[in-house]
Amino acid sequence: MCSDQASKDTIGKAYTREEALQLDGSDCLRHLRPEFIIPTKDDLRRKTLSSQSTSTEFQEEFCVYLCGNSLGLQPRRSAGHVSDYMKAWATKGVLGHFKAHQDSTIPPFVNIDDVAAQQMAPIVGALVSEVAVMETLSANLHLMMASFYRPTEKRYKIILEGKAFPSDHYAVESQIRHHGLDPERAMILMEPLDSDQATITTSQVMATIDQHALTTALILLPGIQYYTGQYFDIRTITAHAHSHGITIGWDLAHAVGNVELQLHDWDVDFAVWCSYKYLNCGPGAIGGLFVHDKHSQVDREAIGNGHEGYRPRLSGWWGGDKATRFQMGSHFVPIPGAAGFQVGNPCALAICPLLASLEIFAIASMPAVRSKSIMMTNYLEELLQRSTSTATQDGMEELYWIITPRSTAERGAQLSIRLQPGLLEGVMMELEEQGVVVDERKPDVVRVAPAPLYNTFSEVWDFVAIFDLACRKAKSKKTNNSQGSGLLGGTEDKGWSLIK
Ligand SMILES: Cc1ncc(COP(=O)(O)O)c(C=O)c1O
Ligand SMILES: Nc1ccccc1C(=O)C[C@H](N)C(=O)O
Repeated sequence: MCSDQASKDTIGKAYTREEALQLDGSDCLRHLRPEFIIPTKDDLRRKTLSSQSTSTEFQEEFCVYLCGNSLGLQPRRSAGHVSDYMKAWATKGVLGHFKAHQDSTIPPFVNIDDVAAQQMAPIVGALVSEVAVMETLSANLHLMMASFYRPTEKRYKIILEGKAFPSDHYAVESQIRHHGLDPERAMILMEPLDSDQATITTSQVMATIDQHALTTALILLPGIQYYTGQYFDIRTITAHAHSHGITIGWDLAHAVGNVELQLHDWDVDFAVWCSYKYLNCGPGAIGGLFVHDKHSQVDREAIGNGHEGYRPRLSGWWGGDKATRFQMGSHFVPIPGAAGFQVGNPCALAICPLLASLEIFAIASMPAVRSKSIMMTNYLEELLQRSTSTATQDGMEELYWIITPRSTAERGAQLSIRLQPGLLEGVMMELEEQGVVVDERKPDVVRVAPAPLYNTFSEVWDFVAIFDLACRKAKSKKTNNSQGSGLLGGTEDKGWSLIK
């Protein structure tokens, strides 16, 4: 089952677990699941890292991990890459910087960032010269704003969402203060227009841009919003910003490795991302940035003639021309392209898991990843919807609803599910008990993200079965607590509506 069959009809009819298993059988990325280490339920339960128990009760049963939007699972091959790095460092010392080794999976340390950028470029739809693998998302955001946020008396505002990921909010606020400006005046925060809606429409973004067109210096938006899972229309919004002469940057933390990006063709000015979510590179893994080629040219002649010759930035030696980097001069000439925005020597160790992960993406290809992702998330949506509509037909209350946009073009892998107030804690406890890993956002949202490289349709099926029951349990417990024991609110015994 590949891209051409990715219709809601095909998967929408797979209501039984057997049918979910059939979907797994025809999944054209199924050969990649063994590339990943999937924790077992026993792994999650015990208090040690290695198994000490002789019981086999849970050892072989995989957990249902639908949390790749927060931290992706570990590719098996990343340990080999890290081990090769350790060996190269141990056996070659400083020579490891410059020499390649036939039996190693990793390039010489001094080039490792370039190799990573080459492999990263197709994931974000960029020219190789437009990508640098470096630092963390938040640090890169600061570096990008140092270069692209150049407020003037007339144009000084930054437009962002009111509920941006906190790090983005802090970064913007501190940049504004850094320029001696007042965030109260300079930060334009967009909130959803309708209080029932969690998302911000493209037309609202465009209207906000229009409203502040003459005074805005920069727009910063998420490719995919971390809380709602909304996928913004990057191309349209970027073009609209440019029509007013405004620079626009994108936080792609939740978009990279999730949806097919075309940053170069969409004419994005800059973008930043982290690599620990859909890119599966481990906690706090090295981040990345994109700078459109049009912003990173270097005019060598101009540099010597009293002009800058390149876009201003916060510079360090790793962003400097490679040919002269080790001459230890004090005359900075940047590498043309995104690499010229690097500051210090990137951590080669941190790049090893990225190389390992990108090998898997190269085998899979982004179009295939996205195609399966659309199918899985549609399937998740369909099962959740069917389960709530069956429940309401049976006279039960709706206990949860999806706040992520319904159109596949407006979302990635993640669905955010809002629970009736007061259910979250009970639901999360039950999910943990059952070996299901998803992510909660208090007070009442559960984020669920099937990752196409390692998740299966049957895991999605299992999740919905367990989740639906968990919601009903939490509801009846809450009702019991408020009404005294013995009143189950009519929900306890009905179980999950899809289990036939
Ligand atoms: C949307 C978004 N922006 C920024 C961050 C922060 O990234 P980092 O801590 O890697 O700088 C995250 C995740 O932590 C995120 O989801
Ligand atoms: N870096 C982390 C460290 C600890 C716990 C969560 C994170 C996350 O990445 C959260 C993620 N950005 C999110 O969208 O929720």
